[in-house]
Amino acid sequence: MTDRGRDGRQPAEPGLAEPGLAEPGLAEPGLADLGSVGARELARLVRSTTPVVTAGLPLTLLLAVVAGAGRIVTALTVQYALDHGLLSPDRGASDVVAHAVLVGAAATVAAILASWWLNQRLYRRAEAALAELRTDGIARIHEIAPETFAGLSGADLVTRLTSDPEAVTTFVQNGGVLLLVNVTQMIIAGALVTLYSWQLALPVLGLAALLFVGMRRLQMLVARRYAAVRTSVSALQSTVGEAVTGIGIVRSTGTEQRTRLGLDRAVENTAAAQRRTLVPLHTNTALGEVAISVMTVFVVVAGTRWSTAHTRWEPALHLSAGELVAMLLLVTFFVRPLQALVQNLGEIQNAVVGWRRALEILATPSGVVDGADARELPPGPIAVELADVAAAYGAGPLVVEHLTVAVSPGEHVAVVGETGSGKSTFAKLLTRQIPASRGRVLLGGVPVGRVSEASFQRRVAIVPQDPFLFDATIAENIGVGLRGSPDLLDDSDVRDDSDVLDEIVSSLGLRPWLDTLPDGLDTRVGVRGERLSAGERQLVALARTALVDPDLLVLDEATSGVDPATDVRIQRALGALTVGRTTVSIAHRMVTAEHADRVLVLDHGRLVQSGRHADLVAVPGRYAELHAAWVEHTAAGAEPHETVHRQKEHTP
Ligand SMILES: Nc1ncnc2c1ncn2[C@@H]1O[C@H](COP(=O)(O)OP(=O)(O)OP(=O)(O)O)[C@@H](O)[C@H]1O
Repeated sequence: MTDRGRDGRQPAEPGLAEPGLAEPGLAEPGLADLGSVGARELARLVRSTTPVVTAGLPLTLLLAVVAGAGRIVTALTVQYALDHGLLSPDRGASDVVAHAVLVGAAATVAAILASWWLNQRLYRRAEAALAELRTDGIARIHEIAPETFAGLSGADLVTRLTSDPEAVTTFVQNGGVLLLVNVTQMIIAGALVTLYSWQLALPVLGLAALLFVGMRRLQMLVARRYAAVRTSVSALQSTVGEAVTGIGIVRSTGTEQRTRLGLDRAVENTAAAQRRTLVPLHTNTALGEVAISVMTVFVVVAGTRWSTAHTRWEPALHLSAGELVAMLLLVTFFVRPLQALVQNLGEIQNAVVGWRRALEILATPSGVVDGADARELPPGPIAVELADVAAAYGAGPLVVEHLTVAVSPGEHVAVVGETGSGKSTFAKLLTRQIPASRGRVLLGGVPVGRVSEASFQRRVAIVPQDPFLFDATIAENIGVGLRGSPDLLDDSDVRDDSDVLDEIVSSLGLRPWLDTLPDGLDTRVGVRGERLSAGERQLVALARTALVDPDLLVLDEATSGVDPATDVRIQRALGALTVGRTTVSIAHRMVTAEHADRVLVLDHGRLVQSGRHADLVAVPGRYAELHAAWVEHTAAGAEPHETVHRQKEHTP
């Protein structure tokens, strides 16, 4: 994702909130919750999000029927061979047996082939569906409304798109696709048993129905417990991830012991959650085994007895020897899949929960919705207007209020204020990361929420405090701005544009800095750009933004890690970048304010001063105080931003 993000969103009416209206975004932000959704609705969601699963369903079902029925044919051929061959008075009918064997063998081969084909087919479909789920899931994550995204755990999202759907693959690999064959086989065997003898079938089917009801209840319990397992696995991954990525902090603060304790706790929680699934799973298996044994014994004993000797309270079956044997085989065909179903319950449930958790990402509404009244931004540098704007985070208190500001096209304004005064919130209002609770935010005269997504992406750019860099070279990271969706692995693409890159680098005055690096533009920046300082990451982000060539640039300055030399480079690059476009700099260092056309001073979420640096610094007021503190502390060698923060501590 580029710095500017694809996260322009369309809250209810951002930028056009009715005066006095309750703050939007009060609904608890988070992913969609499908935990209480029924099986039918879940199946509908699977069909609509990953249609590949049900593509070619008639052929899939036909294969399942052939696979299921093929096995059952052997039971019928055994009966035929017994009644009309081996046990018939006409012992000479040996060709009957031969035919029966032939038909049985052919049916078995057909069943094996159909089963194999079905296996391949379902396996490929499951893999294709998971690939689709993951790709769409990533795309949706990029579209989630910023305030929703802010409340989500990155590690949890990663788990939902990696190990959670993996449970489906495990299930499929472990013969889960045979489930379909088994169910078909059960239905056909159940129907035939009923045809042979409804008296025998009735208790068997009744017991199976009871077992099914019991299983469903247990299944709900298992589902809840597997959901808890997935949540604890996700928390464990998050803890491990933090322990690895935060290794520097852990070592420098000597908190290894604390980190280990946290890990131990996460591991124990996961193990405990997994243990809790065992009781219902074992209960289920035990119940299944008992019921299945009862069914088998019942058919053997009652079938034999009722066909031979029986009291007047017992039904007379009139089953031939062949029919009785076939009946026993059919009961096996009915019972065996039931057994598999019972035993696979855990894996099935794990797969369902895994799929559901991934689906919850897709079911989360996209924050990118162009309404029918979406409008393009007018050409050229973009004017910004805020009229009596107030904003809050979720249901929290208003953090900015009564903001009325007009920034002319092409103007460079710097927003200053002590920490927590609302500077970043101001930037978020312009870039649709937070909706206005009250008042109007207009870009080029268009309410910010009505600007079409495409126009917003093309024309408005944000450089955040700590821009995200890919683990690639500086050239490749800058090249992101060139094509929006770079193939970071493909070096040649960026090389082809090397002239453009050189031009940008020179125009922003970055050449001397790049010359100090071992490989210049080809220097690798490391994971998230860790080999560069925060200021250098911003330099890369500024060059990237220059390629995007936006008409409104919103820059949230880095607050720390900017040495004086990098600061000068940032100011020079910014000076070049602001030409011909509107720029709003969230200034954490006063030097940025000095270079801007105008300074907006925020205090406790309100605009308290607005004017040129030279004018503001000359009159008593908030800006003069902030500036004086900055001068004093930079002279004393402190970080400029510290000045501003320390100033707050002295403020009552
Ligand atoms: N995501 C958030 N959720 C809840 N409150 C927030 C959030 N972000 C900021 N705030 C609150 O909003 C107020 C303004 O914060 P903001 O980040 O806009 O200030 P700032 O001037 O940019 O501060 P800094 O200089 O430290 O970056 C603060 O009280 C802050 O605690």
